[in-house]
Order: sequence, then structure tokens, then C-alpha cells
Amino acid sequence: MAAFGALGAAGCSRVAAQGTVEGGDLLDRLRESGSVKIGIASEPPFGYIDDQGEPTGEAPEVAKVIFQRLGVDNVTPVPVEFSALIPGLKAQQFDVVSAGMYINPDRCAQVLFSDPDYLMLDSFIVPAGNPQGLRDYDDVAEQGLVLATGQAYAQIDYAEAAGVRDVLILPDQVAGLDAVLQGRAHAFAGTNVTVNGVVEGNDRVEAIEPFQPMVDGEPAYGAGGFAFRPSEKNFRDAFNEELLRIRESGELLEIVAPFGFTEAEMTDLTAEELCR
Ligand SMILES: CC1=N[C@H](C(=O)O)[C@@H](O)CN1
Repeated sequence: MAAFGALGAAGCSRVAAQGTVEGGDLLDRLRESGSVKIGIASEPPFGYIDDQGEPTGEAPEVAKVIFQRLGVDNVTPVPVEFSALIPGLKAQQFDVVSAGMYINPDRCAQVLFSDPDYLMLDSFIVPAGNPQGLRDYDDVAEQGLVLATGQAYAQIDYAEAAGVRDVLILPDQVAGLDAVLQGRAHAFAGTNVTVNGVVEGNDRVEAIEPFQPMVDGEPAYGAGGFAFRPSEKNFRDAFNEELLRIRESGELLEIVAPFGFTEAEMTDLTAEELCR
């Protein structure tokens, strides 16, 4: 049963049975409710729930600043597996994906992206001492080793492009650490900061030197941003305007530095370039 409300342009919005609000301009409705739902993937340091139960990480902290400036004070996290971020966005479970998702042509065919707020190299979790001497995906392919990575991660494409035949798909980096510790995979591939975060304090594993993944001889840039439903171009544009402001002023680096991001991870790349 749907009740019709007076939100947004007259007669354009309606409150559906589950209490979600549909129709009209999304940003207007978020301002009115004072709250926005962000999809996160429980992947420190990109997005996670801290010990106090609060959403934090590189992407949620950037989102908090931008939404405050857009007049939306409360950011409510919706944690899902990484592979459920785009389906969850499309199914209206949340309003924006705030998980540091890499911007690439496959994903651009499904969602709208902001410009990237960081650029990152890859790394692998390997047993301490890196017994196979791994430096990149080509080394894994040449030695016919098992490479684990996360479900729906861009790293699956990088591994396949290099000719890795045995890719073990796992829910996340914690499962990846277990797989390497138990010898089910020779390595786990992820972003440099994810991998370094998960090996910290464990002397049975290490992170290899960060490297630039290549696909068909070209660098596959790990540049992440925020994802929006294709119907929400106005919302994306308003968000992006604020993002570019803090990117240009340097405030972005101040927000993300506590999560291990440095000047080296700042970028001028655009979503348009990454979607090509
Ligand atoms: C932040 C992040 N980015 C990559 C991706 O977007 O596929 C994956 O490594 C999963 N986590």
C-alpha cells in the first residue's frame, strides 16, 4: 500500500510500503529527511564500522564532509559484501556506494560515478619471506599458482588478463588472509592499503611491494570514487561539485590521511577518463 506525501515537487514523491521515499529529486528528499544511506563493504581502511558502531574509513569520512555541505547531516551505513554494492544500490537499499569502488568501464555501464578521490596500486598477501618471489600477476601466471581475491573485485580481471588460471574467489580480505595462512592460495590480491592493513601484526604473512596492474599492456588504474544510480545524475553532479572543491583545495588529503592515504594517492583523473 502506498501513501502519497507532500515531499519534493508537488505530487511527484510517494512513500512506499517499506518506508522508503520514491520519486522527485533525491537530494531534496535527503535534505528534507536529514539523512543519507551509504553502502559500505566492511573493508578497512576504505569503509567499516568502528568500535563505537560508527561508520568510518576513507570513503565514509569524505561522504560525511560532502553531505554536511549539501545540507544532509546524518550518514547511515548499510554494510554489505563488496559484490552486493552495485545490486544493493540499484535495489534502493542505500543512496550511494561509499566503499572506494574503482571506476572502470564495466561498472560505468551500470552506475554513475563521481570523479575519483584516490588512486591506488595493488599488492598481494603472501607467506612471510615471499617464498615464490611474487612481484605481480604475471609472476603468478608464469608459475601456475593459485591467486585468491574478493568477489567482484577488479583484481579478478587483472589476474585473468595476466593469464592466471586458478583464481579463488572469496568474500573479503579476511578470508584471503586465512586462505594464504592455510596454504589454500599462494597469494591474495587487493588494494595496497587493504593488504597492508590485514597483514599488520601477523608475522606469518607479508605484503609485497605495491605495483601497477597492467591489462593489455596498459595500466589499469585503481582509482576509486562514489557510485550513484543512473537515474540520479543531479545528485551525482551536486556531490561531485563538492568533491572537486575539496580535491582542489587539498582538504581531501587531510580527511583521508588518517587512513594511510598520502599525496601519492591523490589524483586529477576524471570519471570520464576512467569510464572509457
Ligand atoms: C576499494 C576496493 N577496490 C577494488 C575494486 O573496486 O574492485 C577491490 O580491491 C575491492 N576494494
